[in-house]
Amino acid sequence: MERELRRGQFWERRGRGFVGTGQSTESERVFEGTWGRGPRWKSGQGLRAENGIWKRTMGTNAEGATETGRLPGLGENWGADARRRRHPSPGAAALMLVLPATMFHLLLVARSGPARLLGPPPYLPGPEALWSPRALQLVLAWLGLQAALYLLPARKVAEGQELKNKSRLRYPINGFQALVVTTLLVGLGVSAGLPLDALPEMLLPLAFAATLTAFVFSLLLYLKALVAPASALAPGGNSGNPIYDFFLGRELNPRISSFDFKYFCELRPGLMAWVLINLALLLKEAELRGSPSLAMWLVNGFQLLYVADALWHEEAVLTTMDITHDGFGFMLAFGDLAWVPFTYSLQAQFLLYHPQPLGLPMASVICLINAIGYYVFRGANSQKNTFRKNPSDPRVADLETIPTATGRQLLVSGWWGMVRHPNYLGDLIMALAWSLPCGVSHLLPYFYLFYFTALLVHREARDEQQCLQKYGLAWREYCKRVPYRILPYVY
Ligand SMILES: NC(=O)C1=CN([C@@H]2O[C@H](COP(=O)(O)OP(=O)(O)OC[C@H]3O[C@@H](n4cnc5c(N)ncnc54)[C@H](OP(=O)(O)O)[C@@H]3O)[C@@H](O)[C@H]2O)C=CC1
Ligand SMILES: CC(C)CCC[C@@H](C)[C@H]1CC=C2C3=C(CC[C@@]21C)[C@@]1(C)CC[C@H](O)C[C@@H]1CC3
Repeated sequence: MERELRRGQFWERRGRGFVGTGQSTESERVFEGTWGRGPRWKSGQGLRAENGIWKRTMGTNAEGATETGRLPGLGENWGADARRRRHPSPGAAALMLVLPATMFHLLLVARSGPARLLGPPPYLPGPEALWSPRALQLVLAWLGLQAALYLLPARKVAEGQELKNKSRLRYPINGFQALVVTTLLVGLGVSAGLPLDALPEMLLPLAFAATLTAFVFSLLLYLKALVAPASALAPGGNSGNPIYDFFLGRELNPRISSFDFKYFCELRPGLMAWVLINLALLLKEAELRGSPSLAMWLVNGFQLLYVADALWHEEAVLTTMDITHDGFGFMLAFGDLAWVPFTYSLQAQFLLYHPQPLGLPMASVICLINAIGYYVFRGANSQKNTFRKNPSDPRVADLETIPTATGRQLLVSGWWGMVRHPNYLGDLIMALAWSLPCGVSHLLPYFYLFYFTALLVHREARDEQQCLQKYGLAWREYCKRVPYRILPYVY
């Protein structure tokens, strides 16, 4: 009898067609989108994923004697990734233009009188407004400083997730330390006369220099990946289409010795530059108007809290899909080095050129919204991290769970029983609180909220797909028990 495993079900050949004969067990991965292209098995044979490598099971006995090695043509994430390999998205090329263009549009519009998000930019900057050797020097000096701080002795060295070859990489946990040292250095610099308030006038050339740096850096990463072993490549980003692969990134964890480029870029230069730009805008406002406005204080305070929290919990980034699944290419390099500092600081940019009155009662309400968002965001992230580290930890031991065939469990009560991504919900509530100090007269300061909603909805869908592949039926059960993704009773 001929059997196929497709869409999480076994199908048997009956006459000229196939008939579903039941759900696959959890030890087999659920395939999506492979209809009509999957390999076929004789009775008693199947397919099983072990540590990300597909193996053919040669018998039906409980031990399931497995053939070692890859099945020809099948790698990790076979299905979704295979589809992408065949049809590399033209969206990659478009995004490579749209993302930088959007960033420059926002920078130009934020300082224009009407500050219209959807209107045309006030002017198109010429090369002299974009290119400045001094800006490039500053960007490179900043990267150099952060790289030096990365190399300082760390309070802890953490191990990453297990790789395809069963090894684990080691990462220094000293991001918060880098933030403290950077703050001290900037403080010393400002008191010694460093003209930080000149930064707002340089945002355009700085953003251009950061984009150029990200582009050259991604090119070097692409070349480096050409000589990397196959085991070092990311599941996506290796389609054979150079534009697509350049955009997504080919190598999973590009490193020189112990210096991990992706891990370094994820949380340090970009997030800290965001805080520095915010501070420069606050100082500039103090210079222009005598003192920083309450709205500017709130935006600076909220976003500093967010960045300090991310660096304090730096280890958590090691389990994110950016680190465990995505290659390091233009998307992440540009996102980390240019997009984050220059667009995430949009509210502070807007406030410098469009001061907004903000009374204490409204400010208190906004602080409360940010506090609620942070409470949900931190509560959910910490609950999952604690549970993943030690499921018997007294803080999470009482929570209800669903077992999965991988040996891991899924939380189904507490924060993760409310919606499937409570941490995204908290993050979005905070995003709202960051925009509210800018008033409601303009759409521009709400750009982050719109963009971030789109980013998280897309991220949630990708994570969902990966969890379905990882946990199979247990994930389906979780989705049944917790039907809403991000916003209870809505989405
Ligand atoms: N400001 C910004 O630009 C951005 C911020 N973020 C924030 O970063 C944080 C991390 O986000 P992200 O990396 O996307 O993903 P998550 O931290 O939400 O991690 C998702 C993973 O958590 C595990 N998981 C899911 N459900 C459960 C459950 N019920 N019980 C136990 N484990 C579960 C699964 O991994 P496994 O089972 O393998 O552990 C899943 O793959 C979020 O707070 C997000 O808001 C993210 C992107 C951009
Ligand atoms: C491709 C886009 C245009 C931009 C993507 C930028 C992102 C890679 C980073 C922006 C802020 C981030 C934060 C984290 C990871 C990097 C990104 C996503 C954390 C999720 C890491 C885990 C922490 O618990 C919270 C962090 C918040 C910010």
